[in-house]
Amino acid sequence: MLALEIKDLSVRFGEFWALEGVSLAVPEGAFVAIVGPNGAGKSTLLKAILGLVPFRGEVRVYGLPLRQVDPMWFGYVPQIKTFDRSFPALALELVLTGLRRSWPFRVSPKEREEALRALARVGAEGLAERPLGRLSGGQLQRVYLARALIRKPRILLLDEPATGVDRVGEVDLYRYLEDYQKASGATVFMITHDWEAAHHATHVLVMNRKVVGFGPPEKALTEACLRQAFGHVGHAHGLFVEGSRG
Ligand SMILES: Nc1ncnc2c1ncn2[C@@H]1O[C@H](COP(=O)(O)OP(=O)(O)OP(=O)(O)O)[C@@H](O)[C@H]1O
Repeated sequence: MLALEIKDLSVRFGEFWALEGVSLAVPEGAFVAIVGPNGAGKSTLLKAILGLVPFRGEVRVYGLPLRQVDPMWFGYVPQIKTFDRSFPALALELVLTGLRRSWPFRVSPKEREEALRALARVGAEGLAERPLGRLSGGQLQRVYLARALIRKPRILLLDEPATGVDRVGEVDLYRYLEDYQKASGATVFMITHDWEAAHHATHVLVMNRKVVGFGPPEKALTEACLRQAFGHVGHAHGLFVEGSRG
């Protein structure tokens, strides 16, 4: 079954087309790494899938048009670079906003337990009572991931989840994601600037406003595709999948 089917998707901001004619068919259970240069429309694509930006074209999730899709099917970890650290809240409360539409001013014992379980899943149970303003970038990423996972999403959308996470934390993060994916059968979309991490995905989407390449890493992470998307491939030569140059 297809988890996501996108047909001829375009997004315009004023006179500028951030996405043009994107079509994709993603099978259930895929782990899709999305790569492309800054401004390629990667975040915009996730937002279109979530229905957060107006678009032209068609998006179907498990066969349903977007307007019929239960928002709880989606777990989303946005880019946290712009997060306001003075916001007075605890990590546990942020996690619970994954389940509730309003801020959880009162937390029931059952909710608390659920939030602690979600935090434990990403190795962050010790952060539950910590004010958000006192979390490091990597810790905050984990809390956001717990917030996405608490819904048990069928589709997990991650916008550069490893930003601010140290190398060890990054390996942990990919392991948590893989474990969740395997245990739940969810479909995962992860924007990343780490081509090495993209090699571990089942599918890679190389994009620059349009789809440049989509398929298993050895088909999509070719020098030709990356050159087309990025204009150059810099020092990345060691990363090409064996035999995929050209
Ligand atoms: N709300 C908006 N209004 C106007 N322009 C926007 C808006 N959101 C994004 N854009 C523009 O659309 C383009 C794509 O942005 P987007 O954030 O999707 O790129 P990206 O591939 O995620 O980039 P990065 O790797 O830098 O995060 C950029 O040129 C950006 O300036």
